[in-house]
Amino acid sequence: MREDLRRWFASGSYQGSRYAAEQLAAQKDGQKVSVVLPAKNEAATVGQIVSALRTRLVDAVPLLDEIIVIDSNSTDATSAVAAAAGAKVARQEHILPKLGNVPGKGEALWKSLTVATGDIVVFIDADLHEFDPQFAVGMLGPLLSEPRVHFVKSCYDRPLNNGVTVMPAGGGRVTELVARPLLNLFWPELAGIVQPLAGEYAARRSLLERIPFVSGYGVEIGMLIDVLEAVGLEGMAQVDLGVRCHRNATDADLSKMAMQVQLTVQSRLFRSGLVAAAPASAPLTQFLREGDRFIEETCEIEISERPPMIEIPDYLLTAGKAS
Ligand SMILES: O=c1ccn([C@@H]2O[C@H](COP(=O)(O)OP(=O)(O)O)[C@@H](O)[C@H]2O)c(=O)[nH]1
Ligand SMILES: O=C(O)[C@@H](COP(=O)(O)O)O[C@H]1O[C@H](CO)[C@@H](O)[C@H](O)[C@H]1O
Repeated sequence: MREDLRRWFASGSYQGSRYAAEQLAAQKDGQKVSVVLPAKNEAATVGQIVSALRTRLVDAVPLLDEIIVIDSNSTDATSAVAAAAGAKVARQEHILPKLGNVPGKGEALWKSLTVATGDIVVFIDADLHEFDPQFAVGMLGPLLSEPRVHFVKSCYDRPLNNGVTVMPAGGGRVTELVARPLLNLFWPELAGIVQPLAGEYAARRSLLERIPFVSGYGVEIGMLIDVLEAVGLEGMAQVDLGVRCHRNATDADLSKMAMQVQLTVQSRLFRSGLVAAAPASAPLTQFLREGDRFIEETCEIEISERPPMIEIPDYLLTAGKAS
């Protein structure tokens, strides 16, 4: 790593376990904190996550002001389970309906900015297992202690459950095989980010409302590149949260995710004038073994993004930001 990155890696990396909820609650200084969980068919796990956050960080210690679940076109009982656990629930298609309902995680996160009222927003995936509410405390630590920090990315060990056994490492497959090489090649300033695609991160609203949100799984890598451009490495931090277990998708599904990540990278390289524009969509052909032959399966991988929320009139009105 370059010497300047080593310096950032030393000064911009924090230990999540060093922060105490009680101490941070006393440091809020009038700032409101929202936790947002994007959830597509997460009835099996969203309730435990919401309950743990509410019990520990709302009821016991007033660190969080609201816990929001964005139901992202679920077909299971995600909304009911989340509401029963005490979350405020909003269905993605009901938010800014005039702007349509683009499928994808990034759309859920972007739309959450009109539901969340916090000055600081913490994003946590809803498929986590063995969730510890200290995750939220750790991410809030640098934001409530260091005014220069506007964006905090989590990092952790990533076990991999292959359906037979849980290995202590091996998770973060798209991170290791796609995101990390591309970031090192084209955005070496981000080479010190341990988990660039981590689904847990927190940021000041003043930053989140001024950057675009890629609508699908490209949201994390797009946001990392856009945040670097907006606040520089000195405005970014990462926090070690220990171990993170989540539902591990199949390689076939991660291949689709990887293509969204690569199309997002191409869109940012195009913005820098380095490559041709990324297509709005591209075919991905995959193969399934069926007896003595392979069956071809082709799907269209689409990439779209939403503009900075600050450009949306309805947001300006509801957030009291209309000039
Ligand atoms: O269209 C979508 C796809 C995913 N998600 C949520 O985004 C998080 C991360 O998605 P997923 O677990 O599929 O990605 P992975 O962590 O396996 O890479 C989870 O809480 C999903 O429920 C969502 O809200 N809308
Ligand atoms: O980091 C990764 O490689 C992928 C897949 O993780 P696993 O190989 O299933 O542990 O998971 C992340 O990437 C997605 C795309 O950015 C995020 O949306 C997920 O929150 C994150 O878990």
